[in-house]
Amino acid sequence: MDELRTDPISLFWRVREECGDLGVFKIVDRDICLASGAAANEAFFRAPDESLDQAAAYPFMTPVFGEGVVFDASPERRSEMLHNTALRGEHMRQHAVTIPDEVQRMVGEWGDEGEIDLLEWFSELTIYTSSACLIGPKFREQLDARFAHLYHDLEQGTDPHAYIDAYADIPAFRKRDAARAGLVELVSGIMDQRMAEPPASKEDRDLLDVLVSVKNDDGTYRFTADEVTGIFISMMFAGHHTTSGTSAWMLIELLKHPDYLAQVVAELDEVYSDGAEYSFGALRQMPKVENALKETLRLHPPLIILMRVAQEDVQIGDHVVRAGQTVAASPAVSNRLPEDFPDADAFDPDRYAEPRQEDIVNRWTWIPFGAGRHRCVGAAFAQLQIKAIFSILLREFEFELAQPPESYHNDHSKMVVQLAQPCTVRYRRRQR
Ligand code: HEM
Repeated sequence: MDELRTDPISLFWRVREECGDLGVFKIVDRDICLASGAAANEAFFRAPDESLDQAAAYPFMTPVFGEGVVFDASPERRSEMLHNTALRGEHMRQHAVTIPDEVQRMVGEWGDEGEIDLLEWFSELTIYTSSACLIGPKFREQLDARFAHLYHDLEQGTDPHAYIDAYADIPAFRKRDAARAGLVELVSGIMDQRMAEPPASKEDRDLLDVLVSVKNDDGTYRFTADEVTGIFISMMFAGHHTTSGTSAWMLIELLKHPDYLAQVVAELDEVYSDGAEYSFGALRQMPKVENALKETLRLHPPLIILMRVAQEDVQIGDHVVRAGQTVAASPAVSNRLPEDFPDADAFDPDRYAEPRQEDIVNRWTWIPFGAGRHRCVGAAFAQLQIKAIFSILLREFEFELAQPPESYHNDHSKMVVQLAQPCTVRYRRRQR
């Protein structure tokens, strides 16, 4: 357990080195079979839930989302909740307007030069972008930094101790529960206001107006503030810390690689040379930015381990995983396999350009978004966000690392991996 909290990635590598494509390690008293390499990963990702069940593997999420939400819900209900209509292609044009607006509001508070903490800044920004795009602009307007801070505490509540007892009386879970109660209080206040002043027309309604308008047969409200908060937390959870952490790491990697950064800035200047609005530009192709994103995700996948529980005996490569055992795949290991990614530890975004296209060639080992049945449904939305964020940041500002390059690292003490603080950079308004 200690190694899982301090250096889980070395532990996963050791399993591969000692055991090959399928090896076992322990979290507390639970055996985890770790798959790696293309063939084992393919078997893992292709398996249906009836065979390798995703929900059973994430006990630490139930107290975060609340009873009956996502991993605690039936498979049909879960699928409804996961496939948020706001992620459909036809909504991307609107998101491309909303996201740059949010970035500009936040950089609008900057002076000509200063310093930011990457974890804090990107966490707050992505609360605004995800609440505005996934829940609705009206709801977003009723939020401020308090919501972002509470949400952060909630993410910090994903302590691996949940594998023993997700409700244990430990500081991390007390903080988690207090944060969730704080969010329920904020949402409850917003709901009261919505009930007191219902929208004038159907067109003015957002998701929250719809939820507060649903009543039971006896006239009581169908959804409590606790349930609504759970729904909102779960809608934002998968996309929040992932996009926030990836944006932060992408900026760090670009600053560590000034030659590539110069190519990215030149590409952005070219994309916007016709005076296009950010809302329009973010939908354009930007191969240099896109490849920097892919390479950042390969080296720093926000989800380092993906888990399932076997519902029956399952063949993975030459081995059989027994019913009841937990099986995992690790993006942190697979993304750096030297046989698939030459010079695997190097930041080399050109590996995605033709003819190498290492993400496409290695579809079962380039897995920052997972693969197969449960592949990330928010990948296109995440890419749009990152393009919009970097368009504005790198066109309007210059950045430099405010700490030694090797000092930026992730904190692995929680299941939600985030940058360890301090993680600061300096900015200066660009003279154009
Ligand atoms: C850089 C950003 C992101 C990364 C690296 C990422 C990564 C992943 C990974 C690895 C999985 C597979 C999990 C598994 O196999 O157990 C996944 C699934 C998922 N992601 Fe993302 N994600 C990102 C952004 C987003 C965003 C922005 C959203 C939504 C707004 C989102 C929503 C989801 C959902 C709902 C699933 C579950 C899909 C399913 O089980 O069928 N993700 N993501």
